[in-house]
Formats: sequence, structure tokens, C-alpha cells
Amino acid sequence: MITNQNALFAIETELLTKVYGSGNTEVVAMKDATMKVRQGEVVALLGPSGSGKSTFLTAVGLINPPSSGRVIIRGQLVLDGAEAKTNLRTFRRQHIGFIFQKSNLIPFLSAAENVQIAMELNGESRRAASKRSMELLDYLGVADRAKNLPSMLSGGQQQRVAVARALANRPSVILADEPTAALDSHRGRQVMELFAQVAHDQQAGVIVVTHDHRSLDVFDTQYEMEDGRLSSPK
Ligand SMILES: Nc1ncnc2c1ncn2[C@@H]1O[C@H](COP(=O)(O)OP(=O)(O)OP(=O)(O)O)[C@@H](O)[C@H]1O
Repeated sequence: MITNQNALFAIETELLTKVYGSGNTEVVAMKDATMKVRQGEVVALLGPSGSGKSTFLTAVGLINPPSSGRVIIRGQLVLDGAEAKTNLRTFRRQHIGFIFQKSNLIPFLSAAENVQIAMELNGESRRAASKRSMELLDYLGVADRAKNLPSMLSGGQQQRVAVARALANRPSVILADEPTAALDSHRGRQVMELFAQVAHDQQAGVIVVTHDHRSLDVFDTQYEMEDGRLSSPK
């Protein structure tokens, strides 16, 4: 159910908990993680290695469901614990852009085709997808690499293509897991600023896991994760 009040939030998580394994090998990777991200808000998620940041992000990204708790996207309950309340694959494709630490581009498709295919899978015509793909690559400063295979691009260029791909379907939620780890500080900052711009232009909610304290001024809100628990927003 979509209510006006809920629709103000791009992302809401309620008491997300994730337990991996059982018995002796049980790990509580995330405990009662509650966050609200407004449309147009850019959130930084900080915290030491192993604190549960990726677990949180992949739960919100509908890749790795929580053991309990709820994920609500634009007012729609999508995950109730591990139970899917909608077709997760379709929902993800339409509403969520995910950027990983490594670009994960398809190696046998050109940069442009990597962006294009995300739109074609979403029902866009080849012509429209091709046009937007070029616009996005241009926006990200890699239009001159459009015809190249990923293996011919630098790490930073690959990452910018991955960002273009994540933006292709105009997602209402953008999630990025250390997207600038492979970039120099200048390019890293550019990517962070781009997220802020996209969040504001498209009214998307953005969560970025980052260790890069130099770009924190770009974010509206910061959360810290420690031992699976989220701090209050700062
Ligand atoms: N598939 C899994 N099976 C068992 N334990 C896991 C699994 N994935 C993560 N964990 C554990 O859950 C905890 C949180 O891991 P997570 O990857 O979410 O942390 P993180 O903050 O993203 O770390 P990093 O910054 O190093 O990527 C860690 O103790 C980790 O070992």
C-alpha cells in the first residue's frame, strides 16, 4: 500500500537483522538496522570491515534478504523478513540501481552495450536504449570509450560505465558499495558528486558505503555501522 506519508521516503528499513549460519558458526551480521532515506537524500554508510555494511546494502538491494525486519521502497513493502512481497527480480530491475566495488561489466559487450542491455531488459526499445546509453556515457565522461570492451578500459573508466548502467532505468533507489575504491581521489569525488546530483535531479534515495572520508561533505546524512548495529543519523 502506498500512502502519501510513506512515499516521501525512497527507502525505509525497519529492524533488519541478518543471521548467517547456525549453532557454532552463527554470525549475527546485522541487528535491528533501521534507516529512512528521503527522496533526493544522499546517505553515507561508514564502518569498519566486517561491521555489516554490505549485508545491510544487499538486503536493501533485494539481493540478500534479511532474516527478519522489513524493507519498504517508496512506500511499498517489498521484503518482510526473507519473504518477498513482490517479484524481486522485476522490482530490482525497475527501481534499484546497484554499483559494486568492482564494475561487474559483461566482458563480451561494449561499454555502450553494457548500459543499453539494462534498459532493453526493462522493455525499452533498442533505439531509445542506445540513445540514452550514449547520453549517460557522455554525462560520465566516457563517451569516447562507448565501442570498447571493458577489458580495454581503465578501472576508473569501467566504474563510470557501471555507474551509467546503474542510472539507466532512472531508479528511485541507488545503492553503491565502495564505488570509488578503484578510483583516484579526484575521480572518486566526481562519482560521489554525481550521486548527489542524480539524487537531487531524479529524487532518488542514495546509500553509498564508503571508507573515503575526504568526500563526506557531499552527503546529506551519515550513518556508522558497528558490530551490525546502525548509529543514529548525523
Ligand atoms: N555469506 C556469509 N556467511 C557467513 N558469514 C558472513 C557471510 N557474509 C558476511 N558474513 C559475516 O557477516 C559480518 C558482516 O559482513 P559484511 O560483509 O556485511 O561486512 P562489511 O562491513 O561490508 O565489511 P567490508 O567493509 O570488509 O566489506 C562479518 O562478520 C562477515 O564475516
